[in-house]
Amino acid sequence: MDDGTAVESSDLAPAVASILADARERSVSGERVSVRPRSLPDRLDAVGNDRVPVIAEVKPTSPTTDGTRTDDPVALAQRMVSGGAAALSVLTEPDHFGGSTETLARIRSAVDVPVLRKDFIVREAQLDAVEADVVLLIARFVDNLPKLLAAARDRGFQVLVEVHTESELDRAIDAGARIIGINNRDLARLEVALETFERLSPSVPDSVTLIAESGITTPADAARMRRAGADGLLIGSAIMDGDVETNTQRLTTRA
Ligand SMILES: O=C(O)c1ccccc1NCC(=O)[C@H](O)[C@H](O)COP(=O)(O)O
Repeated sequence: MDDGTAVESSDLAPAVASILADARERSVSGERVSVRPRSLPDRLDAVGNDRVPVIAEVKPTSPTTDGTRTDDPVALAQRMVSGGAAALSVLTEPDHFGGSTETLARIRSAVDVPVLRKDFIVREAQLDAVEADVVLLIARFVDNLPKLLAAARDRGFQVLVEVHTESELDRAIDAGARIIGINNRDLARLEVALETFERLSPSVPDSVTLIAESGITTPADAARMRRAGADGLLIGSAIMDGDVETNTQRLTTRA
């Protein structure tokens, strides 16, 4: 443990406590992966001059979504890229988000943009479940962040370290995170507030690629996060709700 901040399940919304318990139990078998990643920071920089750099998320369902989207996730991903997504995020958590590692592998073969594996990774073996360009580590859920960050980088992954509070941000910076996501969704209550990003972003060093996560619904929200310093925006629900290509176009078009 790096600083003794292991999360207590009682601090979390019941759905999130259940997600975390399942993640801790999930068995993984497979060889150690070795990834040649597509650069997420370079890709966000490259598109940022022309359009809003959006990481569009393939998110079939979630604890805060009604129903499940059952259409082909590969087709959805391709339409997101056609709509202007700079990169993709793919949920691989099966029980609460309808994701799978197989889906991520199929999507990554079908597109040429960086693909983030969105899951609740809490131990090293889980890194070997599937290749991706970027993996997510949620600071709140990882006991020894420097160790898991190093294990991910040893495999070639870029790492997006997600934070929601000042102390989690300090842990991410101390661990040497180069890509940090500030999650506007509070996993204790599942409430979303874009002010979270605005409050924490000034403390992030310029050298870090900074992602605004969750609750971005409109082009005005996107512009607000960019003004507050976001290098990229992670958007799920607002893209998955309806025609994903049209939604992505709307959110990637600069005002
Ligand atoms: O989205 C949820 O309902 C959720 C519930 C519990 C834990 C995590 C959850 N979401 C994970 C995410 O990080 C989001 O999918 C991602 O940031 C996109 O958010 P949004 O644009 O608000 O769908």
